[in-house]
Amino acid sequence: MSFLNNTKIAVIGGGSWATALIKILCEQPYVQIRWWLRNQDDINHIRKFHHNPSYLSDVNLSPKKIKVFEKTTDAVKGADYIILAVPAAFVQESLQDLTEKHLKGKRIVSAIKGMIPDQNILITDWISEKYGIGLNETCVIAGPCHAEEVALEKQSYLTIGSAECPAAEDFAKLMTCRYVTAHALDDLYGVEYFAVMKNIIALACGITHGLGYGDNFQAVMVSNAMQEIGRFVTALDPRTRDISSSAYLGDLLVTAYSQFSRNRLFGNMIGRGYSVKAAQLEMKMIAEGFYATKSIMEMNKSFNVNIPITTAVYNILYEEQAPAHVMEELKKLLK
Ligand SMILES: NC(=O)c1ccc[n+]([C@@H]2O[C@H](COP(=O)([O-])OP(=O)(O)OC[C@H]3O[C@@H](n4cnc5c(N)ncnc54)[C@H](OP(=O)(O)O)[C@@H]3O)[C@@H](O)[C@H]2O)c1
Ligand SMILES: O=P(O)(O)OC[C@H](O)CO
Repeated sequence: MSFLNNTKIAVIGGGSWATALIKILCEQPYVQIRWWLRNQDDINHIRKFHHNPSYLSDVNLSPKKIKVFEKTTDAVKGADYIILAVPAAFVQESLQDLTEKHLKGKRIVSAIKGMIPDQNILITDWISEKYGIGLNETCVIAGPCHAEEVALEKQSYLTIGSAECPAAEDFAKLMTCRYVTAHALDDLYGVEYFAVMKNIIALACGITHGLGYGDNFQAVMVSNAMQEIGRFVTALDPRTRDISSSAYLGDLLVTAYSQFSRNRLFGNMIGRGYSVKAAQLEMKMIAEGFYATKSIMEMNKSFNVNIPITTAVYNILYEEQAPAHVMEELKKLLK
């Protein structure tokens, strides 16, 4: 029996990413998945029909391996790992019933590519502060990977980022299957901040595409974005990292270019003239970059890093400046 057998994994979240991660985990022969989602109709439907009716509804969800729970406190009972897969803005609300006691001794894995709004902190830092869990007990799931392609079993790659979490290697094995290759990488903050900031760049790509800019411009903006994110992350956490690897550059590319990217789609609507409110109403899914833009701008008041693309997106989304004018100005700063 390998360690993978009978591993118990709680998954918190009912959206596309939670559903895709559960599909990957179900590829392991003997795992037990304890799934919490908030919507009672979805819970009833999954119990009866073994599909999530609201997200990735074509994915078969193995009833032998999955138990669905109404309460987070029940879902985490006996779990070895707890995967957090709700959008960052709803983490506090989703975990409100859990105390330090519930999480004690469990490895916490954040699959969230966002920050706690208003507090402007990473999910792993928030977990660590609120629940007294050491950073060496947490890791993050990152890398270029859209839930929709996992659903279609298209070859994908994941990175399990950690500070020094001994379980990251083991967890990478759990996330590896026929169509997913996962590897561990020792860089918790770098991976987590890149995942947050690439969403802002995808918004910028969507906005410029919506305005009529072409591939030539986007290629230059994405190249400048790599430098921008690199500068910011280095200011926060200086160390040597190969930002051309897939956990960093790959994640930026997939979000900036994919038809499945919610951030790009949201930006595209803004570029085409939707208001922020109208774009939010039109999209059922969540564009994390919207919240991240504000958090990074607020954080940057202390760090003062040159982040012109993030600033441009902020001016459009939060200062109601005209996208065409803001991008005309940004154009002059790129090379
Ligand atoms: N989708 C991907 O390909 C992907 C890949 C990598 C990482 N991620 C990350 O995974 C995280 C989760 O995103 P997702 O893609 O699964 O989200 P999603 O598909 O957009 O689904 C949104 C989720 O948020 C929930 N929600 C909406 N309003 C809420 C509220 N007020 N309180 C609590 N929950 C609420 C929804 O629940 P209801 O359905 O009940 O409204 C649903 O479960 C994000 O940080 C994202 O960046 C996503
Ligand atoms: O669809 P997006 O824009 O939220 O991006 C999802 C993932 O982060 C891609 O790696």
